[in-house]
Amino acid sequence: MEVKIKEGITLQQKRTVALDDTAIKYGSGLAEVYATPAMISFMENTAYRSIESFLPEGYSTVGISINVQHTKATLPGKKVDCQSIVTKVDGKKVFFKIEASDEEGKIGTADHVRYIVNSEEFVARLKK
Ligand SMILES: CC(C)(COP(=O)(O)OP(=O)(O)OC[C@H]1O[C@@H](n2cnc3c(N)ncnc32)[C@H](O)[C@@H]1OP(=O)(O)O)[C@@H](O)C(=O)NCCC(=O)NCCS
Repeated sequence: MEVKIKEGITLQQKRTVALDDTAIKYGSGLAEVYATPAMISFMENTAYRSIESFLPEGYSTVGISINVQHTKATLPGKKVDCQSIVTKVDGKKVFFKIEASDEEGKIGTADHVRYIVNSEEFVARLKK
């Protein structure tokens, strides 16, 4: 399996914070503000999508680690954007830096690692 993923691959995605994205809905807190797990999901989705088209047919990535800082609260209805960049590729491990911002500035950062797997084998191994 040839890995064509290179340092510098980047993706930016935008979305609006919905009521379903709030801490009270996620059960991660009492406040009606953008939930940390919602931000992490957006970060992972951005990193994941940024490299899918560089993988051979039948391969994908799974998240194996994320170290995240959530530094500012965001109200529902506000726009958030997220940008990921590949910083290193080491065998099957792909390393990312990720930053999320709302309309006023940075709200979070993350160091994230994804692992390249054969999609069918990954699930089949679990069912043995
Ligand atoms: C990815 C995964 C299949 C790798 O397992 P494996 O094929 O048995 O491979 P290994 O356990 O030998 O790990 C391979 C490498 O990844 C590293 N690694 C695996 N999990 C890791 C983690 N959580 N954090 C850091 N490194 C990790 C190992 O240290 C090893 O590094 P090395 O090659 O430098 O020695 C396994 O870690 C896994 O299933 N993780 C859960 C992924 C997941 O379900 N994510 C949610 C869905 S997206």
